[in-house]
Amino acid sequence: MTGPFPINFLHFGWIDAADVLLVTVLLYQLYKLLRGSVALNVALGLLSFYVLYLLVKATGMELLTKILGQFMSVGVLASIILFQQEIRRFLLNVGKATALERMRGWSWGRPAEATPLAVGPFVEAAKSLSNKYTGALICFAQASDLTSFAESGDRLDAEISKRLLLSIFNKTSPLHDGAVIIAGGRIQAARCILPVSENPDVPASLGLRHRAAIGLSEITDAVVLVVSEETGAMSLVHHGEVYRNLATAELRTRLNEWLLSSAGSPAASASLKSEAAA
Ligand SMILES: Nc1ncnc2c1ncn2[C@@H]1O[C@H](COP(=O)(O)OP(=O)(O)OP(=O)(O)O)[C@@H](O)[C@H]1O
Repeated sequence: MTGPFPINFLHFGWIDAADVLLVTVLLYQLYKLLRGSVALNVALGLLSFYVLYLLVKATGMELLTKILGQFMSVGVLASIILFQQEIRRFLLNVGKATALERMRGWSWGRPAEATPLAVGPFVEAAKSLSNKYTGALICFAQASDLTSFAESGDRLDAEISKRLLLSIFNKTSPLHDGAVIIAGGRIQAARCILPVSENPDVPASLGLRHRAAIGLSEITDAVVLVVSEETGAMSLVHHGEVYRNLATAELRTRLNEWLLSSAGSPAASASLKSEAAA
């Protein structure tokens, strides 16, 4: 006997059970990753084609099988191109969860003297900007490397202060457009361009500033603080989720929670720091 559930000609063993379980988990993770993005519709479209291909093959329609077979053979390559961002996000999550990353965090990767980022200047600046209906976009680097985004703007490598943040986002400042990037406990760059989210579920009431914050948080683990120019509302964006209209106390609590839990995150701060020093 090959396994616990012999179904006539089918021998369903423990290995098969584990196989089905793993595929189920994988499909669920894939669904979670794609949920709420246009990529989910693309994935469903591809799946429909695959099911059609299997049906056509089973019925023995040779010509159609050949045509769909050709389509399926380029499917893997097409999927890599179509799902670039999702694959990147998936690999980022896997990388973060690996033992190697944890070792990096606890031994040589995380500086012994790493101090948590003080959120006070950001909360105070956001409150002040919000009262004056001045828009702002501040990205806090965590494990993901934000160097490429920092390079799209003007490098500052400046000490964090409420006054400097207010000066940057002042409407008459030449640096006010775009995003500020914080990494390694410093203001690394201003006027940075972020990738805009293509998620069709983002409410129409959210403009480009918020879409850019969502876009960055979809492909990196950065935490993004947004102050709306239109409403003065303060929001945080993390992992593609927008936490809107936060009161000052809640903004402080969430920032503390998310930034303290990753204090001294290695990648972004280290690489940005070294580049700035170069
Ligand atoms: N891709 C981007 N990367 C960085 N910053 C961006 C990007 N797109 C827009 N912005 C910023 O957002 C500003 C325009 O925002 P817009 O008014 O469209 O958005 P919004 O979300 O409606 O903002 P608000 O709620 O503040 O009115 C730009 O002036 C720029 O500073």
